[in-house]
Amino acid sequence: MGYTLCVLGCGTMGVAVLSGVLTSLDARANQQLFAPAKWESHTPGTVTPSGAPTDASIPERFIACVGREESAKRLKGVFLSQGSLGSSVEILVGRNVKAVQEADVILLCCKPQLAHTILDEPGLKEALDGKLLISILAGMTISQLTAMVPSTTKVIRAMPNTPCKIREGMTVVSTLPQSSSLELDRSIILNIFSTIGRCRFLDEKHFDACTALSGSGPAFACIFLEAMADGGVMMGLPRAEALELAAQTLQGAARMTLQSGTHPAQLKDAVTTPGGCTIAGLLALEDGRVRSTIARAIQIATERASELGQPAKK
Ligand SMILES: NC(=O)C1=CN([C@@H]2O[C@H](COP(=O)(O)OP(=O)(O)OC[C@H]3O[C@@H](n4cnc5c(N)ncnc54)[C@H](OP(=O)(O)O)[C@@H]3O)[C@@H](O)[C@H]2O)C=CC1
Ligand SMILES: O=C(O)[C@@H]1CCC=N1
Repeated sequence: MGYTLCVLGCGTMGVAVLSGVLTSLDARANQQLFAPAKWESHTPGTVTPSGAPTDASIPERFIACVGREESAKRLKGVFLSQGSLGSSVEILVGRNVKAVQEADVILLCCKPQLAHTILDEPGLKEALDGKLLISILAGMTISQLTAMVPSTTKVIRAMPNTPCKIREGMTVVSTLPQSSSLELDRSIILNIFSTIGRCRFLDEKHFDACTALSGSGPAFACIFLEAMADGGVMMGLPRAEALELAAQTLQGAARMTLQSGTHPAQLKDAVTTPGGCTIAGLLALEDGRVRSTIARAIQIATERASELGQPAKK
């Protein structure tokens, strides 16, 4: 028997993670249809589940909780377009306690400032008794979350990003505490996050930096992407083609770094012909202090991430 996964607060990120998981389970089912004995992670990941998955570490029932009816209606459409598994997702409004009671693993995906309200609802703490709570909330620490739930609830932090939706995500998971269910919890976590991209365990002290770098990172990358395309448009390229060239080029460069492990400086040097056009463009970028601007953006986003779990200043 598989377990029941509840996404508590199924907005942008809840949908991204759940869609990725549903797609991955569909792909696995199809693969098993053709090669029943074989199972492996489909996307190369930093950490992957070892061995064949046990049923207990695979979700088989899905509940998505939202705050408003209109969101529920929209989600229904989103998941319906995701095959039979997608259409099995139960979408609940105003019934968080029931959802958590029926779930084994709860993925907390609400806004950080709503965590208190949601977890303080009468009956919710009892419903969380002995369960695995995975929080993706930016800035909210394990000790803050632990104080809001029963001592029997196992609290883990994860920081995924929006590309999880297309199974190209990057998720950092806090180091798991020792417990009698450590191996099962680890498998459950990897069977969610390493099937929707890469997954890496890191100490919680790095979470604000990870939030800025990989959590917010897609937004920063999109600014660079948009600006490259704008440059192409400035020089007469049609908008759609400029965007395609920019996106594929960024993806190619990123993949070369990941797959070969080659330092980006080496990849840059290989493109740069002496006296050529690349060095001319690179110098223009350096004149605009592009490196310190990008690095400072990560620094400032990290500092802001650390404030997100704190009560608002009066
Ligand atoms: N966006 C991103 O790229 C990333 C975000 N995060 C973290 O993920 C979390 C969610 O972010 P994001 O997905 O962008 O936010 P969204 O606003 O898109 O999603 C929040 C969800 O919570 C639901 N919700 C609100 N009130 C309740 C309630 N009382 N009970 C149940 N559900 C409720 C909302 O439903 P409704 O709309 O109906 O009110 C909505 O579906 C944040 O904590 C953020 O820090 C982490 C990594 C990346
Ligand atoms: O902007 C935010 O606060 C969230 C966390 C990381 C990405 N989005």
